[in-house]
Amino acid sequence: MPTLRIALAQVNPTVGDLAGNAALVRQGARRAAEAGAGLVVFPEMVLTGYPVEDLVFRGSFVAASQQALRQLALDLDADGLGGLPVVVGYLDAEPAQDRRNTAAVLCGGQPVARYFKHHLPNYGVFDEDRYFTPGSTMTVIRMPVDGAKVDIALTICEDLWQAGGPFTVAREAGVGLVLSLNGSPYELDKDDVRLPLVQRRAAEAGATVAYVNLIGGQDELVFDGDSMIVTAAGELLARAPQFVDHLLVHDLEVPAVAAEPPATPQVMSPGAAMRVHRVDISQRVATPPGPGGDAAHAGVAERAGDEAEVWQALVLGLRDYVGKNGFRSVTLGLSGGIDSAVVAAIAVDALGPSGVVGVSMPSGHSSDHSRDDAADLAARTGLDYRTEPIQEMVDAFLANLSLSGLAVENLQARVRGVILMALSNQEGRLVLTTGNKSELAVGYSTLYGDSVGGFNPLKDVPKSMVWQLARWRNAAAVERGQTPPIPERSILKPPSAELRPGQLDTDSLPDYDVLDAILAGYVDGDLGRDELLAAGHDPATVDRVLRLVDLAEHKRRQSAPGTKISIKAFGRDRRLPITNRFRDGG
Ligand SMILES: Nc1ncnc2c1ncn2[C@@H]1O[C@H](COP(=O)(O)OP(=O)(O)OC[C@H]2O[C@@H]([n+]3cccc(C(=O)O)c3)[C@H](O)[C@@H]2O)[C@@H](O)[C@H]1O
Ligand SMILES: Nc1ncnc2c1ncn2[C@@H]1O[C@H](COP(=O)(O)OP(=O)(O)OP(=O)(O)O)[C@@H](O)[C@H]1O
Ligand SMILES: NC(=O)CC[C@H](N)C(=O)O
Repeated sequence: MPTLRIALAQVNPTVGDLAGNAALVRQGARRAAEAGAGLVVFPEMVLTGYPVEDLVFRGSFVAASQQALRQLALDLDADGLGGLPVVVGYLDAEPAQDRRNTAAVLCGGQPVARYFKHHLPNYGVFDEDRYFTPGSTMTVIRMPVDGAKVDIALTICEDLWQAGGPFTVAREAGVGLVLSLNGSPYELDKDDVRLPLVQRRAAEAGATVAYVNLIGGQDELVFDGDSMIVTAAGELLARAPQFVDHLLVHDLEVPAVAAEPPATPQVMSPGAAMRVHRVDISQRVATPPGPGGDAAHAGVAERAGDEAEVWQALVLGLRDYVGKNGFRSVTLGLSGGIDSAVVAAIAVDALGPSGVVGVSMPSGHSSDHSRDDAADLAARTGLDYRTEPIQEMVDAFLANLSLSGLAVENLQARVRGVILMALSNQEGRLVLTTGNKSELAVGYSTLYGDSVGGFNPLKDVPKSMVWQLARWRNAAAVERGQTPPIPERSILKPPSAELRPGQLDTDSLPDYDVLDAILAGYVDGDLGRDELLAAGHDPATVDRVLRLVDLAEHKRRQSAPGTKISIKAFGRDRRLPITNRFRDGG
């Protein structure tokens, strides 16, 4: 069988940076050519970045994407790579009012084939029905490999997630290989879903599937890569590591086409009729000089455990949010508690200790251990540590405003917010806020107080997982012979906002293991009250939690963005009205 050396380029583009993304493609194509590849494939919308959201509606952006594609083809040719087919995703429009999520094959200095995404995801974080017109033509390219010809079908991301679509058409078109270009955001355990999914589609197509995904953070999403090659029989030939740039190069046996090409069939798939458009690019493809030496076997990268995977997602999500938005460093309040300690450790892993300023802001109610533990964290991680006592500032407010009870408690959090924002303005650092998913769910934070900040690494991390991550990160440090970053006492002490003497979170909230179990059902699982009771939860606690969650919608609507790691993150995944009198159970 002809052997195609394929390169899958798992890269990290930036939304809107057409020139920078084109440069990434040129670099990747060069590396692929140096590795002797005969075909290189980049992810979904690599040229524009993904998702581009309402940029799709700007005619100027569509035109810039089309122009960038043409220029990229010319530049690849000028780079001496014109004979190497390069497959990239970008934004196109045809006819002009129909925006298309498109894959193009560049060869010989121009785009030689295009495919418009057929299945558009319109659930969870995706709104592609709002943006794109679906394609109804399957594109099959024919190219020379090893003195024979092979047929290769193009597909884009969601096409893979639906049975009976382009992959069925690919089988009927008799292709030997299906390319799958992806912009598939990370969720915990999604890699466990992807592999069987790719295996099912490969079986459906009766052909090997080469799956390539983006990496990198884009606002609340983080892409984990996880590119792979799976045969029709379900064998996993190669798999890239998650969360890193990677060029996966692998020698792949692809069946040669019969001497007589099959007549172009009009194929009916169960969901939609798809025409097959065949493009023979043989004349433009240069035979690769031959790798010489050993065969390329990319190997199957080991999977990380859950905590390691989430940690990498949070580190990359934060690093890219900071870097892609033009910041180099961050500031956060260090309370000596677990949330700020974990955020600081993530930030140090993302940006290095010199990129993180931690500010202890003790009030009259702050315990000694809150200061000691914050200082200990700073010493362990090497971050830049400062102390800004707040009591005099709080007293100045109290001398001029008549406040009592909760208003005084929240004032402390607000003074801290003012200090962090002032330091951010003064020194140009992004403020990180530290509220975890459990707190965000029940509104346990002060508006314009501890919730101030530009980004929140823990936004989608329930409190119970915050402790798990802390323990995992410390253990990982011990394994590597390093100092564990998080003070043991921050992990062990009962959580407290320290806004009044002796205050504990459990004064206002159920224990976090009880709370998180209810939230997993209500928020992540969309369960109703009856279902939660049937699952064995205490009725009074369920009623209290559901009410808190419903009433906190207004806080979440103005909360900072943060990396999605779960199946349902607050934000685009869960859109509820703020003004809402419906209460589950009456
Ligand atoms: N639908 C709506 N749309 C717009 N705004 C709405 C609103 N409903 C209330 N509001 C406003 O929200 C305000 C109440 O919110 P807010 O001022 O935040 O105050 P609130 O939620 O009442 O109190 C903050 C709670 O968070 C706890 N906390 C604070 C700080 C840190 C931590 C921690 O452990 O991390 C916990 C604190 O102990 C207390 O239980 C009201 O004054 C009202 O103006
Ligand atoms: N004394 C303090 N000094 C500096 N920052 C503080 C202080 N107290 C609270 N903060 C900031 O406000 C956030 C909310 O913390 P708070 O102690 O009120 O509750 P928490 O949610 O249990 O957080 P943590 O586990 O970090 O203590 C903290 O993560 C921290 O960023
Ligand atoms: N970009 C896409 O089409 C992504 C949709 C797909 N279900 C995924 O998450 O991988």
